[in-house]
Amino acid sequence: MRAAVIGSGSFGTALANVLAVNCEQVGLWGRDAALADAINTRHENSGYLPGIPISPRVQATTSLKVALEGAEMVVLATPSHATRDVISHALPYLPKHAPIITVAKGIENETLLTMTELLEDCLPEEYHPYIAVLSGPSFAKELAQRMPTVVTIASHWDKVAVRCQKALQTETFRSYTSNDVVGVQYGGALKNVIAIAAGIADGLGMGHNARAAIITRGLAEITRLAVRKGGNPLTLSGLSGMGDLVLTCTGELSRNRHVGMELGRGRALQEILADMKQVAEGVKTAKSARDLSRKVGVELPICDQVYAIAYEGKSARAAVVELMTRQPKSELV
Ligand SMILES: NC(=O)c1ccc[n+]([C@@H]2O[C@H](COP(=O)([O-])OP(=O)(O)OC[C@H]3O[C@@H](n4cnc5c(N)ncnc54)[C@H](O)[C@@H]3O)[C@@H](O)[C@H]2O)c1
Ligand SMILES: O=P(O)(O)OC[C@H](O)CO
Repeated sequence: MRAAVIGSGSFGTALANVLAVNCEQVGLWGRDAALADAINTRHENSGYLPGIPISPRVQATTSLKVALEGAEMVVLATPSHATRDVISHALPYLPKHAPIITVAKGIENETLLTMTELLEDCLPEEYHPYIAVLSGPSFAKELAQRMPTVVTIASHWDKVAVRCQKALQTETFRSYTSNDVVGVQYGGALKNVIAIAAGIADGLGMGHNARAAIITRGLAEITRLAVRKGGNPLTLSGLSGMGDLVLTCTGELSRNRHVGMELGRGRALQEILADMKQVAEGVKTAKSARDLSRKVGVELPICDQVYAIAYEGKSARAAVVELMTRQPKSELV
């Protein structure tokens, strides 16, 4: 079997390494020719996963045509804000009848579309039955190091989810299938915003009680939005919901939590982002969450405060006071 991964950042490379267990060849597309060359000759992605061996079956290239040639499975692993542009360039070479799996965890700012909705928007209808999403607690570094990782693969079409599950099954990588494409994607995208909030609390030195409260109430608001958009509430207590939320709000490897910690320490967003090479999807998704909240009339109080701190210069301490002194309510409302 031959697979293609579009996006040679940390997660694309890590997933290419997983696919290389069951595939004879994995084409890995990226924009950086020097990086592609290094992956092919030294079998290491020194820019994103330094020191971690990458299978020689992974063949990096800057040509979408070469990466996608003969692929029986396509993974899209560029950040969500780049997905529309990348898929439009990939379309002429995109194989028919091959699953197309998005792993980006974000909601597009301008359209408020999830990644599978965006793919349906960009691709001709004949591709739609092959669209799937992979999400769940999966730091790229641990995945690449072949540490045990378990995720959810969702598709409207069961057969497609099962095909992806089989291709990715290894001794250290396991997945569960789902048809709740909506719940899986809102869980994956919104947990990044809540992780920024958890980081802010940590940056302010607010302790374990505050972090647990953010995770729990964060899950409540993610679930509220996902259910309003047609998701199954049980999905949000699964791997792509609570599982990924806990990982990202507590894990030292999280880029979103890192952004939050620096915001909590009083640094400005642009200054924090300028120091980062990798994407923190929650920054852009905070804006989508705020707009979605207004559009569909669902309260997302923690996401709203993250937006205000990151984009409007609100003081993190003032945001905490505002959250704590909201109108008293019942927990289950
Ligand atoms: N890293 C993880 O642990 C992890 C885990 C699960 C899911 N994800 C998700 O996977 C997606 C990719 O994340 P990542 O961690 O690999 O990011 P990254 O920052 O490590 O790499 C991003 C890659 O996309 C490329 N890129 C950026 N903008 C581009 C553009 N406009 N056009 C083409 N290529 C572009 C970069 O050159 C880089 O190769 C994100 O949505 C992220 O949330 C990441
Ligand atoms: O490093 P983060 O915060 O982008 O999180 C990475 C993954 O989404 C964790 O599952």
